[in-house]
Amino acid sequence: MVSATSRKGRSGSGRAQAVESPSAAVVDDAPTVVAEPQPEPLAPNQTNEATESSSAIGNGPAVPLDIYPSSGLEVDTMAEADLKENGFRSTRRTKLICTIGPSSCSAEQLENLAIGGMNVARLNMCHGTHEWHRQVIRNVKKLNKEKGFSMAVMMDTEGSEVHMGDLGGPGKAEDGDMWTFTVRNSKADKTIQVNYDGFVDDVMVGDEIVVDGGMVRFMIEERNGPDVVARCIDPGLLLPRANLTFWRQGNLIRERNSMLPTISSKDWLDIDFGIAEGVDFIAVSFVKTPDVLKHLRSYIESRARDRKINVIAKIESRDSLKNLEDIITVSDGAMVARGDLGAQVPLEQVPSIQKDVVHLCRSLNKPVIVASQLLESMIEYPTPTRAEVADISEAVRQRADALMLSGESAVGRYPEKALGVLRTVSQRIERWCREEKHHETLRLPELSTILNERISEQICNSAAQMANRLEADAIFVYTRRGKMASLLSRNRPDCPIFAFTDNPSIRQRLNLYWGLIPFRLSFSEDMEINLQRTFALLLKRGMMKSGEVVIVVSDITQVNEADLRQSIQIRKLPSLESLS
Ligand SMILES: Nc1ncnc2c1ncn2[C@@H]1O[C@H](COP(=O)(O)OP(=O)(O)OP(=O)(O)O)[C@@H](O)[C@H]1O
Ligand SMILES: CC(=O)C(=O)O
Ligand SMILES: [K+]
Ligand SMILES: [Mg+2]
Repeated sequence: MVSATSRKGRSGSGRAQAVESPSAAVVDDAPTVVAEPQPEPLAPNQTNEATESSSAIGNGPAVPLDIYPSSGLEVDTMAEADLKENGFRSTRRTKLICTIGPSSCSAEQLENLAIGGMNVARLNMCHGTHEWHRQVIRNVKKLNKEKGFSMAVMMDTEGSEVHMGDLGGPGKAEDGDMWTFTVRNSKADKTIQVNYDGFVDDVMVGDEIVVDGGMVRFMIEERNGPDVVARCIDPGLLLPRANLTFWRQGNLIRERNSMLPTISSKDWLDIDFGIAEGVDFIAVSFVKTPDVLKHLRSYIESRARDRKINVIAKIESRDSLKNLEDIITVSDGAMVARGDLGAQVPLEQVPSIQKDVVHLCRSLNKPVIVASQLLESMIEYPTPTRAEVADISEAVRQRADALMLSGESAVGRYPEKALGVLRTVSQRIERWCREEKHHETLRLPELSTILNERISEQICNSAAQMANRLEADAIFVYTRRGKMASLLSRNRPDCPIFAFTDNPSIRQRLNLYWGLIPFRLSFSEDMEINLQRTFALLLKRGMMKSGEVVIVVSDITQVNEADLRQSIQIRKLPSLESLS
């Protein structure tokens, strides 16, 4: 068993730094159709194949600066036209999330990540002040508004994790050194403050204290009131706020925070902050039961009436594994948080848990994120290890919705390069899977027993199947709440899915789903008008060509349950002249 000997992966110890304050925004008229800028721009004479073969892992793409739509759909620069003409069939299906930290928080760094393909910016509330997080969120929103991106923001709660205090910088524990762990407020030498009062009662002489899942280990020699004295048996770096687990004879003795609330009082303040700042996702750390997610959801509904926030269940504790299906069912998505998970279960179990969670999420129609240590070595080095590339490939082959960078983008030396690796590897493996059918096939059970929902489901399953058989160029879905878009994504079709919605908040949240390219479009009640308009806009912007075949489904004409109007259309894009 490899338990608790692994690192959780806190290789950085950077502190939050000031973010540039946004200057006054000059915003153009809202465009009718806003496509997320595709992050794989090509030079005008490049073909897609040429780009793939010339883009070495780790090299960021060469980005023409005029790819941004400056005034809606009429932007028609050579670069943009070329990008869309050559690029859309091989668009990346796997979505990318970057944790933002000192290495990535300035407006310029965020813009570079946006260009590099970041779909979601993650903020870990374990670190930084509200003021710091506010600046990051505002910078992301400003980029979206001014430059046509549609990055979503995910807030990740601290949760009641047991962690050490701040030693005032990284400390080093040497072999055989005696250290005091205490619940007192102490700054004494070789003394570590523990944030969980109950820990002194939980442990016994002979137990082990494991820092960050194995970065450093101590053996307890003495208990003394509020203090526990322990000898270092595995030396290493003690990073600020590193997490702590307690082990007895190879077993986790106190499933970390099992007695503590999943959402602490500090978390509720952070959640209020997230609601006020308009985040798109809240990821809940150390979820143990479905109830906590239900509670959070009703809280969000009462506080953020006009804007929905999706709740993501982080699977990172033994408790979450016990209630996996119930937790995922009530969530809006899940994250396989391999860092903490690997500190709570034997490491050799993490890959199979990952696969199970990814498959379960897809069968329940919830987006799933694979997180932690995907490119750990790139915190310090500009190229990945072969093993890291293989790990990413496996997650892509499992067809997870999203991959996430943690320390690599938050405190690492090469955030853009790490993102570049995620992007190139995902694209390459996706193409290989498509061309040679190397992906895992999965039987998708029926989700609903309600007739109208069953119909939507069947329409999407059939549309995806038709698209594959007919080798359609794209699937179009017109959706108000995103439901049909998610059902199409669940099928993982061979062609990209263009999801048109009139709701900007839905558009942001669709960012997390595999294979969806979200667009904002104002809808007409008449589907034919919507279609003609979309065709014209896409043709004009050079995103599609006349003669390309699309499969069209929609849920926007459905007014109520009695009025059932569902169909699948197969359309060929007309010429632009015939539309005007
Ligand atoms: N806002 C921030 N300010 C400073 N450092 C940060 C910030 N966000 C992340 N970091 C650093 O990046 C490292 C990795 O980040 P991340 O937030 O993914 O940690 P994690 O331990 O995997 O997540 P979690 O705490 O949710 O388990 C952290 O150890 C921390 O040092
Ligand atoms: C991302 C996270 O929380 C973890 O891996 O533990
Ligand atoms: K967290
Ligand atoms: Mg965690």
